[in-house]
Amino acid sequence: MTALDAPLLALDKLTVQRGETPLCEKVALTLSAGDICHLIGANGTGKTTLLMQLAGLLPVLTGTVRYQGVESLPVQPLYVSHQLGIHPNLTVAQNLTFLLNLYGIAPSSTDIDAALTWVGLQGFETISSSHLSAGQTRRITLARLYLLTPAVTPLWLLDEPFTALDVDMVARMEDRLCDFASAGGAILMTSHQAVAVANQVLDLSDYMV
Ligand SMILES: Nc1ncnc2c1ncn2[C@@H]1O[C@H](COP(=O)(O)OP(=O)(O)OP(=O)(O)O)[C@@H](O)[C@H]1O
Repeated sequence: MTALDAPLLALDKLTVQRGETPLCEKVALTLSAGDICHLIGANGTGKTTLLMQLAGLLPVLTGTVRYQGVESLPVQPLYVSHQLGIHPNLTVAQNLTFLLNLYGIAPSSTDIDAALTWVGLQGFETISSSHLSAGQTRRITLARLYLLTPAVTPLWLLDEPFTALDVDMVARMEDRLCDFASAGGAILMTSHQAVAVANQVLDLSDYMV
């Protein structure tokens, strides 16, 4: 199997672990292009911890993680934390530009306008981000999903992306997740609400220590 044929993400006997404390053991998962996996489990099971391990923000001490067949990050996965990472002193457009720069994209003003329109923030470009509601602030972090493609970030790791969104925006997000998966990406995402577009479920409760 070549790296191109390999799954985008393959977990084998992975221990989900924060510091010295193992939370879940022998976690297995395979995600190929087109897969959308809903990561579930009770509060504190380790869902965020697992996403952070896969994003390279916490170490993998036991088990293996392969991205496109190799045990290192060949291409940066997109990690959208539920801690938003929005700088209150920057404008909406500046925050979005910064979030895209992290993935090597320098968006044009047309790109920024299109992404902000997609999340319903048209006209907010020059507004200070500190003046936005919780849902509007979350929409800045999600606007980058409009511009990122599988060629840039083939794997999306999304931590509670639907939090604080209204019904219309959740529907728009689900459409975008499907489009991204259809274009060859794979998604692992947490949500405490149903994810109608998921074709897989990983329940971490089944792996608790
Ligand atoms: N910064 C931290 N330092 C140490 N332990 C932490 C930290 N954050 C979380 N934990 C612990 O790690 C465990 C797993 O937390 P994690 O956030 O991964 O759970 P979760 O499944 O995402 O929960 P939730 O559904 O509430 O978001 C919990 O027992 C928590 O107390």
